[in-house]
Amino acid sequence: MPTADQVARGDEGARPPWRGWGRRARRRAEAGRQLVHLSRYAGRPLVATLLSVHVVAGLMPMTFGIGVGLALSSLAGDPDRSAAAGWLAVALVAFVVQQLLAPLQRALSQVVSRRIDSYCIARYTEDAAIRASLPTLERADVADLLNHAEEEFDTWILTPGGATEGALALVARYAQLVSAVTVAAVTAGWPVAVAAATVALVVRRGHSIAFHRWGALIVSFEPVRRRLTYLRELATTTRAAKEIRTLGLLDWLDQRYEDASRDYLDPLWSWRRRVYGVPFLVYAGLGLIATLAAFLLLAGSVGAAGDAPVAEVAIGVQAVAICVRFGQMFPESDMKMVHGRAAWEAILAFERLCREDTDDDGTGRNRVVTTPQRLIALEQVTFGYQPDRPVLRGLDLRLPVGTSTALVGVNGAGKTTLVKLLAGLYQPAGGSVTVDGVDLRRLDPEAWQRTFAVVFQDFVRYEATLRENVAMGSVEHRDDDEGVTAELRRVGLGYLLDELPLGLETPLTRALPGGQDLSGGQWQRVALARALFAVRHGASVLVLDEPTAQLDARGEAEFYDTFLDLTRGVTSLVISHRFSSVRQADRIVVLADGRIEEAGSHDELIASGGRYAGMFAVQARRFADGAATSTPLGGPA
Ligand SMILES: Nc1ncnc2c1ncn2[C@@H]1O[C@H](COP(=O)(O)OP(=O)(O)OP(=O)(O)O)[C@@H](O)[C@H]1O
Repeated sequence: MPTADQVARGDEGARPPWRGWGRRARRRAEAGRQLVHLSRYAGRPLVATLLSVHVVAGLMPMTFGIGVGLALSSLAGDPDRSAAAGWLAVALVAFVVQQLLAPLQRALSQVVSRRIDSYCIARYTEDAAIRASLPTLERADVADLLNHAEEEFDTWILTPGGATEGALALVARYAQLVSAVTVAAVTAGWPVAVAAATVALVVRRGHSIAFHRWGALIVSFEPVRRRLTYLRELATTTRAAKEIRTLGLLDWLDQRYEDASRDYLDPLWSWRRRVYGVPFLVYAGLGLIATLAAFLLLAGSVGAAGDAPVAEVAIGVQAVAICVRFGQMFPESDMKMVHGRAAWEAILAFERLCREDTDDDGTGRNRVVTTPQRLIALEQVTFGYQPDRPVLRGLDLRLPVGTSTALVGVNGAGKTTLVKLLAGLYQPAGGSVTVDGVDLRRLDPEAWQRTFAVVFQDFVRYEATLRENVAMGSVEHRDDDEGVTAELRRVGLGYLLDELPLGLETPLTRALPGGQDLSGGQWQRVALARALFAVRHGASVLVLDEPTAQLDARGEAEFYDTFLDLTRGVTSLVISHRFSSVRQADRIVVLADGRIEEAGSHDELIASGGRYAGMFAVQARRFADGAATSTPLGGPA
C-alpha cells in the first residue's frame, strides 16, 4: 500500500492501492453486502415497488423496438395496416410508459436514498457522540474518516443511500440487457446474441474495475481534502472573520488554498489517467471488435436467410444496439456506488474503532448510576497523551464527597487532563480513579458522566436559544423554565431575560432570525448556569475549569462571594489561575511536575511559604499595583 502522502503526491512509483489488498477486498465485499442489507431501512414495500418499476422500465426499450419492428414488417410486402397500427400502438405505449416511469424511478429512488442516509447519519453520529473515546476522536485518521462521511452527506448524492439507490437502479439496466439478448437470440440466432452479450459484459466489467479502483483511491486523498475544507470554512465562517480582517490574512489564505488545491488536483489527475485511461482504451478496443463481430454475424445471418423478414432484421439490429450501449457509464449508478460505498466503508471503519474502544466487554461493570457517597480518589495515576511524554506521574488526590477543592498550577501542568481522567474521558496508563473504592473502569462511563456538571475552559456556545443553552445541562428537564430562570439569576444574568428581544427564546447567535450574540463574559456565565442547572437536577460533582477567566473584576468578585452558595451540597473541583477565586475552597492543591506538590487551606499554604505562597505573592503584588493605578476608574467591587 502506498502511504496517503505518496498517493496524494501522485507518486508514479507508488504501488497502486488496489493491489495486494485481500483484506480490503473482503471488507469491500462485506461493505457491498451491507449496503444491500441497508435497503431494509428504506422499508420493504417501497424497495419492492421501486424494483418492480425498474424492471418494467428496463423492459420498455426492447418492447418499443419489437413494436416498431413488427409495425414495419406489417407494412412491408403485403401491407396489413390494422396490424401495423396495433404494433405502432404497442411501441407508443412502451415509449409513453418509459417516459412516465422515469420521474417515478427518480422520486422513489430519492426516498429510498434519504431513508437509508437518515439511518446512517443517526448511526455514525451516535458512535461519534457516545461510543468513540476522546483519544479515538482526536486521531487524525479518524478525523479523515468522519470528514469523508460528512462531506458526502453534505451532497445527499454520493452517500450510502445513494449507493444502494444506484445498485437498485442496475436492475433496470440488466432487465434491459436480458430482454435485448433474448430478443437477439430469437431474431438473429445465438451466435449474435452471445457476441452482443459479450460486448455488453466485457465493456461493463472494464468500467466497473476502474470504478472500484477509483473507490479504493479516493479515500487516500482525504487528508488533503480535509485541509481544503478547513481553509474554505475558515474564510467563509464568522469564527475567524475578525482575525482574518484585522491581520489581513486573506492573501495568505488564498495562497494556502491554491497550494492545497494543487496538492489535491495534480495527483488526482495523474491517478485518474492511470485508473481510467488504460482500461478505457483496452476495453473500448475490445468492445469495438466485439461490436463489429456482432454486426457482422447479424449481417451474415441475414444473408444466410436470403429473404430475411424485415421484422427480424429491424428488431435484431435494435437488440444488438441496446447490448452495445450497455457498455457505458451509468450516471444513475456508477459514481453513486463508488463514492457511496467509500462513505459507508468510512462509517464501518469508524464503527470498528469505536468497538475496539469499548472492547473491554464491560465485565463487572456496574451499570447503575453511582452517586459517590464518601470519596472520589486518584491513586498513583500516571498518564500521557503520548506514552513517552507523561503529563501526570503517580498522582494522588482525594476529593471527599461534599467538599470543595481548588486545583492550581502553571499552564500545561495537567489540570484539565486530571479533570478528563476524573470524568472517565481518558483512561490512566497506570494507577486508578476510584469512587467509594470502586475502580472507575468498573463503572458505566455514561452513568458516571451523568453525575458530572462541568464547565470546560473551551465550553460550547450552542447555536440555540438562551433557554436551551442552559437546559442542556439536563436535557430531560428542558421544560423546567423556573429552574433555567433561577440559575440565570444566580449567575448574574437575570437582566438578560428583559433585555433580549425574545427573552428565554432568543437564539444566542446572529446566524438565526431574531438572534443575538453575547459577550465572552456573558457566555461564560451561561455555561456556569448550565452546570448549575445540571446540579439542580441531580449532578453531584461540579467541576469548573477557569470559571472566571472571562469575567470582569466585578464578576470575579461576585463569583468569590457566591462560591460557597454555588458549591454547597456538591463535591466540587475548581481550577483557576485567579487566586481570589480559589481561596474560599475547603482545600487547595498545587499540581506541579505531574504530582500534587502541596495541599491545604489558603492560610496553611501561605504559612508554609511554598510554591502556592510564591504564586499568590506575585499575583497579589500585581493586583495591588493594578488597583493603585486603576483607582480613578474604580477598583474591583
Ligand atoms: N488532547 C491532547 N493531546 C495531546 N497533548 C495534549 C492534549 N491536551 C493537552 N495536552 C498536553 O498535555 C499537557 C497538559 O495539558 P492541560 O491542558 O492538562 O494543562 P493545564 O494545566 O490545564 O493548562 P492550562 O493552565 O494552560 O489550562 C500540556 O503539555 C498539553 O500540551
